[in-house]
Amino acid sequence: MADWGAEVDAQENSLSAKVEKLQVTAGQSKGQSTSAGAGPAQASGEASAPAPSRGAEGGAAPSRGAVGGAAPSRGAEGGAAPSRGAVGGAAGGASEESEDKVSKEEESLLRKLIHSKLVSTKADLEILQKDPNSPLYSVKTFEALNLKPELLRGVYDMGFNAPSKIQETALPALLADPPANMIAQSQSGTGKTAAFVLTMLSRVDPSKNYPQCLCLAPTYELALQTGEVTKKMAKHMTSVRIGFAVRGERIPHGQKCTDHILIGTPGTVSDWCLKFKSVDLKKIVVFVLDEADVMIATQGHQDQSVRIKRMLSPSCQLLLFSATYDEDVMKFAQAIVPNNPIIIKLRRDEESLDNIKQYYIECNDIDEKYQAVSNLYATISIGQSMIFCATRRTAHWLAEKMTEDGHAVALLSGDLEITQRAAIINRFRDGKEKVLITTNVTARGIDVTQVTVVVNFDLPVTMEGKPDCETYLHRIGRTGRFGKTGLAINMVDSKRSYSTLKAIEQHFRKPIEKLDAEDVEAIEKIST
Ligand SMILES: Nc1ncnc2c1ncn2[C@@H]1O[C@H](COP(=O)(O)OP(=O)(O)OP(=O)(O)O)[C@@H](O)[C@H]1O
Repeated sequence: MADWGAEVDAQENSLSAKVEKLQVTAGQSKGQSTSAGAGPAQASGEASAPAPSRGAEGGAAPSRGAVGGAAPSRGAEGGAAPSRGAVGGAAGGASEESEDKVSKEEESLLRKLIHSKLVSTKADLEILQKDPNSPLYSVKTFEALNLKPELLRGVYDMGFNAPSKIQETALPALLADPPANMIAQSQSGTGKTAAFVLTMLSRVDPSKNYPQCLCLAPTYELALQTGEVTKKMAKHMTSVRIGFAVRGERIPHGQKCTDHILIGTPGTVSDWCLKFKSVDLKKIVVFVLDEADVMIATQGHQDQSVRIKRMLSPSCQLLLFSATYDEDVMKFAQAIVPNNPIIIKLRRDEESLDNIKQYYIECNDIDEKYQAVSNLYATISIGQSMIFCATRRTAHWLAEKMTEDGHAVALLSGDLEITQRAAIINRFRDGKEKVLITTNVTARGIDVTQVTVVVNFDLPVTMEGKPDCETYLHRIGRTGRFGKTGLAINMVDSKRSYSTLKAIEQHFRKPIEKLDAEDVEAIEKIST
């Protein structure tokens, strides 16, 4: 095994100059290759794929090497290891193989597809409310909200026994009279969609044949997802009509829309309301802007949303939801919901490395890295684990090798459709495979509570080739609620990746200890 550590420490000064030079070059080629090599799912947005729910709910067959160890594609060709250039380069950020870059829309949709349950959180709600005339209170049951009986049945049919943390406080205000305007931020999976869908359904009057509730979503797929939830909750409200103002849905010029609840993307909604005059915005009583943080990623969406909002009646209830809340979202939120909104924030539980034992293994090349992984899996009993690779090519290659060695491996990379990715994640979460090999497409997408070992086959670096500490934390870190201890193993195969490791170690001020992959006893010890 190499001793990169000693060598690098000795050469630090001259190396850092070289690294910097390399990073500039790497950054350029990386940028090019990434955009050129985007996977099919990256085309999501208004101009993309069909209804997303089918694949996820119907469990679309995960493609290629995902299930049962079917041979992953590329690495299969002759079974050759990805060239040193590819792997080393990827770790350094200079590979021709595209690293998977996930758009906000994709990330958001993936989360929606995999959150079949509420995400629990320990964080406290933060509430900002300026209007003292509408005191806030919270409810512990759905009964306490005096919902229409058929709506309450719909809520229970969905398996909701009690309001989620954000719903406890948001729902009474959302359903109050006079209606309150609200800006609510909490991470994906905490019950925002259910909250505003319930609000729309409780305010809609199906005897009036025109749209009364309007919900804007950033993409076609996200709009359909919200529509699915609305349909489910409205299961017993048989006279309520739910319509979609999305690409491909047409309304003849001059004809009035008779749906009661309209869910759509800003472009098509603008056309229907402002151009075709099919919807009278003055009659909308609830206006929802969902996924504000994703919406602002597209300037056109922002402008169209503001234009639509301006046409609403002053008494319309205005609601804005977002998974994150930074300055840009705040500015946009205030343009959409300007008058004394109740602002509810539920912080994400902090991720930390406190319960994680971190190690690194030095290797000379990708074959040694593979050997180290093999030794690890052969020596300690690993429940479920995730292995992160820098490129699709390495991930495919590794999946094939591990499958040949008899491991039940799932493979997840950006060349899969979003619904396939969701299906693979769901299978893994159900324990159908023990190892999930992935590129960066997963780093923020999932919390798999039962994963106890994470292997960085390649350390995370930014597009510029710099150490990516944030991604490292997302891969390895756990939120307080999981409590369990975990194990992180980092593969180091070059001076450069050793420098990355050291930078990450310094950043978090937590030691990453060296592990000899051939020392069985030492490996046994780390798992105890
Ligand atoms: N009160 C509840 N009880 C049980 N499950 C709930 C409740 N509210 C929502 N859920 C479920 O929890 C999951 C996440 O809820 P929801 O989609 O509303 O969250 P969200 O914050 O809008 O997240 P995202 O933006 O990713 O959709 C869904 O599967 C939903 O059906």
